[in-house]
Order: sequence, then structure tokens, then C-alpha cells
Amino acid sequence: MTIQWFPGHMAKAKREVTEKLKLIDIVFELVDARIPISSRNPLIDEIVANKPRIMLLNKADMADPDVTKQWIDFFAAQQIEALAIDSQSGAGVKQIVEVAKEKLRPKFEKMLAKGIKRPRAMRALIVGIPNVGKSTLINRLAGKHIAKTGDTPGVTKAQQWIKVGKELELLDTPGILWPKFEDEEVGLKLATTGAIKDTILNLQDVAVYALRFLAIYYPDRLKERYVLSHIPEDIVQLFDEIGKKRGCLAAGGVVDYDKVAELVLRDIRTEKLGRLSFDRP
Ligand SMILES: Nc1nc2c(ncn2[C@@H]2O[C@H](COP(=O)(O)OP(=O)(O)OP(=O)(O)O)[C@@H](O)[C@H]2O)c(=O)[nH]1
Repeated sequence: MTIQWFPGHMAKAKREVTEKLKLIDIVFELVDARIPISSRNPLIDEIVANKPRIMLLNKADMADPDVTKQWIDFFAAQQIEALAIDSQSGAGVKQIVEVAKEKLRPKFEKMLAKGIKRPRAMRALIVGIPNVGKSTLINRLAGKHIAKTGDTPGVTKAQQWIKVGKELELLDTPGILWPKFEDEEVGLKLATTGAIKDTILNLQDVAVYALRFLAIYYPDRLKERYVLSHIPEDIVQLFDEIGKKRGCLAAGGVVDYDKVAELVLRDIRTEKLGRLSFDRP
């Protein structure tokens, strides 16, 4: 999906999420475990305001597990409960309902105390930037029994609920929010992980960023993948070495830097360099 994030579009997205928040008990904030800060909406605290929230570090299968652990501790220190999940395989997804129940226990106990004998299911909304895995998570939570319940009157657009067992209902349309893309490094990280289309930023710029990052944080994997005895400090030299080793050549035998950029980014996104995390606590 291509979304143009004009100011008007952002305002509309915010308005839509704010409307949906009125209907739910808890927010599942979905971020990319490889870039849990860069894949966050900059206004998320303001938008979600006082609703209970669980942060879901999705695509944890692709992130560096040690760094993911550090992030979970980092968010815990900010009183934000974060869970590492893989919506594609379903790993960690079961915990979500349990943690949500725990978070909402006081609210539902209050309802019981007020004499509401059969409290309704918890209602949740998934929010996140494009491509972070919202639909995959909805399908995973719903399982085979994707059952939509009736409309909720009184809102502009009819909302549908998806049942997740007996205890949870999800709004079927997630809240789509924009990333903090006015920050150049955030943009480069989003592009490196494939969260934004390759046509948005210059491919070579993205690969330069990614290779410099790998040279600092994952030098051994870089050396191993491209059979380098050492990593040249000069980025052009690094492009040249990788290009020659991997046959990314143009006419006349010169290295084709676009091809190198494509190769490196494809290798990163398909885990040929292992599990990588680009944001660091
Ligand atoms: N490896 C891995 N891939 C995932 C995971 N979750 C989603 N994906 C992949 O990420 C891509 C985007 O997933 P979607 O569920 O379409 O993302 P979305 O947030 O609904 O995207 P929009 O509709 O653009 O807002 C798809 O190719 C998914 O297969 C995960 O936990 N691990």
C-alpha cells in the first residue's frame, strides 16, 4: 500500500484512530522489533493518551534476540509492557491475551463490583505504521475462526469486531499511523528494513547507511558474508570489494553500485546476514 503522508492525511489518520479509541479498552501498539523506536509514531503517547497499552515488538524472528531483550527492559523501565512476537509463525502471540487480561483486571473487577455480572469481552485496537504486520497479527489472533460480530452503531463508519476466543474482541480495521520520517536516520532505518518503498529514498544512500551500521555493530557477519579479510574504511572501497566478489558489474567490468546496493539490502531483508537490530537502547 502506498500512502502519501501529507499533513492533511496525518490529521485524518489521527482523527480516525482517536475515534476508534472510544470503542476499545486496550491498545496493541505494533512496532518492528528491529527498529522499535524508528517504527513508532512520534505522537503515539499523545494519541493513545490514557488507554492501557501493550507494545508488541513484531517480526522478532528477524531481530537480534539480545537487543530485543534490552528493548523489553528499556520499555519496562518506562512502565510500558513490551512483548516480542512473530505474527507470521505465531510465536509469542498467545501471551498477548494473558497480558491484556492482567492489565484490564482492575477495570473488569470494577464492572463486577458495580453489579455487571457477565462482563463483556475485552476490546482491543491494533495500531501501527504501514507494513509493520497489523493484518498478519489480526489473522493470527483470529486463527481459523475469523468471525465478525455485528456493527456498532453510533460511529461514522460501521465497525466490525473479530472474536479472539471468548475473552477478546479486535476491531477489524487497525489504526494506521505514520512514522517519524522527518528524521533522516529514521527514514534510512525504515528503508533498510523494507518498511518503506525503495523508490522513496536513494537506494545507494540506504545501502551506505546499512553497510556503515553493519561495519560498526556486526563486523564479523559482514566479513563472513562477503568474504572480506578486513572492512575497508572507505565506503566506495567497500562497495567495490563486495561488487567484485559478488559479480555486481556493469559493462567494461566496472562495479555497478546500484547492483551492490540492491544485493546488500536484499541480503539484509532476507536474513542472509542473520538477525539484525538497527535501533539500540
Ligand atoms: N518475518 C516476519 N514477517 C512478518 C511478521 N509479521 C508480518 N510480517 C510480514 O510483513 C509484511 C507486512 O505485513 P502486513 O500484515 O501486511 O502489514 P500491515 O501492517 O497490515 O500493512 P499495511 O496494510 O500496509 O498497513 C508481510 O509480508 C508479512 O508477511 C513477523 O512477525 N515476522
